[in-house]
Amino acid sequence: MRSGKSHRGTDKRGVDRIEDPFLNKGTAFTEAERREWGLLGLLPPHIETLEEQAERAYEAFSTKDSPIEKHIFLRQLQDENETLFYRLLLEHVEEMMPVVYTPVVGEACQKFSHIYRRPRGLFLSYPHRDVLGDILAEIDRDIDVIVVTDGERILGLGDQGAGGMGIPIGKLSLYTLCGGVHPSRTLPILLDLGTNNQERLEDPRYIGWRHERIKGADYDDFVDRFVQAVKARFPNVLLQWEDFASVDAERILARYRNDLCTFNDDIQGTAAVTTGTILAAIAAAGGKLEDQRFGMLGAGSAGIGITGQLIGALKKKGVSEEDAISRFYIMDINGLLHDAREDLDAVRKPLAQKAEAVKEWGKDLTQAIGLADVVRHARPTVLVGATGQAGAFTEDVVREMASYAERPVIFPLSNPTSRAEATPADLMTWTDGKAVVATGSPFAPVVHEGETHVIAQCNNSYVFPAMGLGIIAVGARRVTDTMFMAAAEALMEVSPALSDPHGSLLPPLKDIRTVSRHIAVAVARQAQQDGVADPMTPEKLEQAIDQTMWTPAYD
Ligand SMILES: NC(=O)c1ccc[n+]([C@@H]2O[C@H](COP(=O)([O-])OP(=O)(O)OC[C@H]3O[C@@H](n4cnc5c(N)ncnc54)[C@H](O)[C@@H]3O)[C@@H](O)[C@H]2O)c1
Ligand SMILES: O=C(O)C[C@H](O)C(=O)O
Ligand SMILES: [Mn+2]
Repeated sequence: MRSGKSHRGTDKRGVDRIEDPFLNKGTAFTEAERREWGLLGLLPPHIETLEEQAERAYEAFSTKDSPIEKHIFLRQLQDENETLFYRLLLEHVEEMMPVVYTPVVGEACQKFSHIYRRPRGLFLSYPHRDVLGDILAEIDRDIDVIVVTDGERILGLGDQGAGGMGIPIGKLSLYTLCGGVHPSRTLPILLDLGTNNQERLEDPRYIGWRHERIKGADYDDFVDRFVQAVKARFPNVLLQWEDFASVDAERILARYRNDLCTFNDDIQGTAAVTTGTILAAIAAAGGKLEDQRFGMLGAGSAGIGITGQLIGALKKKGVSEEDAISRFYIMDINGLLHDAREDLDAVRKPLAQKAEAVKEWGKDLTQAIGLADVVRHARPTVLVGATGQAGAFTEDVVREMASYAERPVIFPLSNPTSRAEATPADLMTWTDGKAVVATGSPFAPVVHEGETHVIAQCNNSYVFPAMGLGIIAVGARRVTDTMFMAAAEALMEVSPALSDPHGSLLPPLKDIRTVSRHIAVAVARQAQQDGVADPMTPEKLEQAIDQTMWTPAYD
């Protein structure tokens, strides 16, 4: 087991103790602690429990009337008292997860420089490239998980520069909230290589390095310096890459995945949650994976990652690779991927449709072949959106799908809410309630002709905190594709829709800790089978997971 439960040991006194969010207990410091740590007089005399503190905090939270104000409030609480922050979040997970995470975190990234209060994590800026190792060496505690972004593709909101820091902070909050990773053992990092967002560059409040983005060999050199610095200071850390532009994301993953314990969440975490949810959707609709045809709108990190894992799932069912690939109709901004296209890279080319087959549709292959063509001719039964383009699933396309598919599986996965390819309410109307829907951002249930459809949130948040928990608990040295497959299958197993045809595809967020634990066990076991973690008995493994899971309470 890599992590312990304890805070870093410290003998901070007085105001220093109150200002340390890992040590602060606020009004819950006991009389004895107040005397021991020199806190008498610094705190009001009434001594409270954590529950009472959480009640007051909830009262204050409830007076904030906009989502961004609620976000600011919670972030401040996190900086003041981590235990209280997580206690409050655990009690109100369905209400508060969308505030600290998607979708409100998107707005927080856009406004980061305006709502900025105090630093958290590390800002590694290009001008400091020679001292990255020194910066990391200053960290005085052990770290189990780092989430890092360069801010270039923040959700579907594009380049947010240093404002992208909201994402690692939000993701790591979920490592603790959902996966129970101790908050003092997490570290958010922003690689500040500039921004090409003109609005940010011209904003006098912008807190990042005011420079156009560094690219090419200099970019790769910076990333390499960063990885070497991480390896030197935290050789066993789990390093999660998040919200990079897809070319960088894929290159970085390929370069470092066998070098340290690392994964890309947009490629691999997304693939696992989506594969698990699609498997559940197909099973719930009474179908088989082998009988589906897939329309993938968006061929970036998410679209390609999901396709890769679904191909893996088909191969596990005995379908050949070539046959599996032929069932995928992948589209990017320039239309359907087919092998007569000359703009496809080495990752996408092998996934392209045969131009010969597409020619039979009577299309001019020099023109973009769009979603409407694909739906008309290939008749996909599963449609996944990962474009960041609101409205990309049009009424015509969806009605057409409903004309041939008994239960069309339709997943508008783009975040935040404003970027979803379609709204669940529209999908239910257009398919007359037949669609099986999951979205990337949270949506309220849809009532269609008297029937309530709970909309599952197919978001990698069902997977990455559990991956972290499993990896940390058994000290996994690498992250394998089979560990993600184990996560997908474990997630499918707990889908309420398997036993209740009206049930949601995914368990409710209030059960997220139980779900994460279940997935973590499967991931950890797979790591052992893959030889990237030392073997232990099943009982020991579960024990290690339970010991790693921190529940917010004062020591
Ligand atoms: N639900 C989740 O867990 C989850 C996970 C990862 C990403 N996402 C979301 O998916 C979206 C894409 O993320 P990504 O990392 O793959 O981004 P990306 O930039 O790597 O890829 C976007 C892809 O969409 C294509 N595209 C853009 N406009 C299009 C259009 N009009 N028609 C067809 N294709 C179009 C691009 O060509 C590209 O292939 C984002 O909004 C992100 O928030 C959701
Ligand atoms: O951050 C999210 O909500 C999911 C995903 O990682 C994304 O980039 O959209
Ligand atoms: Mn992401």
